[in-house]
Amino acid sequence: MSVQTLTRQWASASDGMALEDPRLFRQLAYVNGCWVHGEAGREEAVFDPATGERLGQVPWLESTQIDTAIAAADEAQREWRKLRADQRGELLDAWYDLIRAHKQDLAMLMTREQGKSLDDARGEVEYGASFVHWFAEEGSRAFGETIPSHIPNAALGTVREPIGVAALITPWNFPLAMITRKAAAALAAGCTVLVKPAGETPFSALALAELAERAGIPAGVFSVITGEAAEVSKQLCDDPRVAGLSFTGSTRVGRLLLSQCADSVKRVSLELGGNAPFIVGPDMDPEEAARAAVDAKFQTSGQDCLAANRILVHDSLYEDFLSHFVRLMKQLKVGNGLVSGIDMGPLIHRDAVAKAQTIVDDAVEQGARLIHGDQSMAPGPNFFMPVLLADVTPNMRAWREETFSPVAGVTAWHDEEEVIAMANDTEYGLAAYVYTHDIRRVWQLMRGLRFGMVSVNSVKMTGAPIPFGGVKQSGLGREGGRQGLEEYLDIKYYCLGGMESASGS
Ligand SMILES: NC(=O)c1ccc[n+]([C@@H]2O[C@H](COP(=O)([O-])OP(=O)(O)OC[C@H]3O[C@@H](n4cnc5c(N)ncnc54)[C@H](O)[C@@H]3O)[C@@H](O)[C@H]2O)c1
Ligand SMILES: N[C@@H](CC=O)C(=O)O
Repeated sequence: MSVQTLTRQWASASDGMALEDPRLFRQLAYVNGCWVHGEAGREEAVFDPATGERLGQVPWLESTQIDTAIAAADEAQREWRKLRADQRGELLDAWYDLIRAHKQDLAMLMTREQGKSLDDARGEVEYGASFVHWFAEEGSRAFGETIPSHIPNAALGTVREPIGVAALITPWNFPLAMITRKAAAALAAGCTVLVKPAGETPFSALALAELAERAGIPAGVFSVITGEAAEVSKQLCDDPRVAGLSFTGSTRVGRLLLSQCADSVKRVSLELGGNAPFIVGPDMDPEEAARAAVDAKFQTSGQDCLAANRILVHDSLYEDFLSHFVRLMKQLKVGNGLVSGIDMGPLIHRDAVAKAQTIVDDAVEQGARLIHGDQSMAPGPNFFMPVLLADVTPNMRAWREETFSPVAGVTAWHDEEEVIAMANDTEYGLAAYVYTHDIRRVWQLMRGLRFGMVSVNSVKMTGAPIPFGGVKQSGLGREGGRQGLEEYLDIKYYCLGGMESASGS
């Protein structure tokens, strides 16, 4: 099916997105249980990156409206924190059931606003839902501890308490899962949340709000604020009623928000950019390694914080690896994510395409070999065909920056000390991949790599039970796993004096 046919097929999208349940397509913000317009009439249009079609718009809330949202979250938190963890868990599980029941519609909204293939979007809905289910149960494990007392006749211990209102600011590349990974943990812990989705992809967030309302999550507990990004974020960071900020996005914006949270000394959790090395050892079958590297590079068209950004291949199999890689990448189907069989959708917008091209040009000018990548084949202005660059070096942007595009850069290495130094030669430290079956080398690389996550012989590494997060300038804190709950809990120490039966022991 051509892009033109698809554009016609979806011409009525703004009349309701052609969803089974049209009420999931919301074009208003959701504050304190109400769907609201912006008081000053400011709006932001949302476009389908595959076709350029305008899908709809969302309001920009004004400062007074954001203030109302914060006040409502603060008020709602007083009751929400009093619920037992299993009561909050029941509401989260009702939300989980609804998210899964509406998987197809949520995937359709996501493909239309983000561009990823429908299969990938369905996968993200399942992935996003899994956090809700996982934290629905994990909330019951917010354990405190008893402390053997050093004070005579005192009983000492800790209890865990929700931090309060949490602001959640999320990116466009995973418009649903990046919200649920934060919100489910926060809500399970007893916090209320204010979600600020990316302007490019607000509809997934608003559909989640509609389902949260249907699940019975009380007004003020889960709100979605749409608005001008810098304004909304600054107000959330400045306001002392907001106890915590959890941000996923670029390192550039993460640094800014961290500084904005300083005055009110918030709990800050940052999931920032990555520049993942993908290391292939000399014992690997080059075809098996190339297959894994293609998977790790091109998912979500390379717009993934976990995307393999620097592929480091042992020199003994370098050329073989490149020929398998190029053969496999040529098989990737690029097009509108609504068409079945598509592997790679568009990039999010024209600027991302321009950035990808400048990264390729910079590498070629500095001596990289352009082995494959013909942009004249791109099916539309927001598409970027996969590119393979060989002999990438540390001075090139393809090495230093998170390309966030389907540009694969490959470099040869010879010994392990060298490849560890090469892999660590970045300000980022989110995830790294290691492909080798030599157990000694696995251990040496796993321990030597300065990354928050190391995946050995597996492209898939994420999921609800794992502590997702980075070191260095890839972030602070962890999401998912029992550690994900900690981000939304304070430790309260208690000392009960005059308890004679407790003794000092
Ligand atoms: N570590 C992770 O878990 C993870 C996951 C997904 C994406 N990411 C990272 O996110 C980045 C891509 O996402 P993006 O382009 O949406 O990031 P971004 O930093 O541009 O935007 C993220 C969020 O911040 C808001 N924002 C943008 N500019 C702002 C400003 N000046 N002030 C306040 N808020 C602002 C955006 O509206 C959006 O909601 C990549 O670097 C990627 O690696 C990281
Ligand atoms: N793929 C990541 C999101 C990063 O962009 C994840 O699994 O959470």
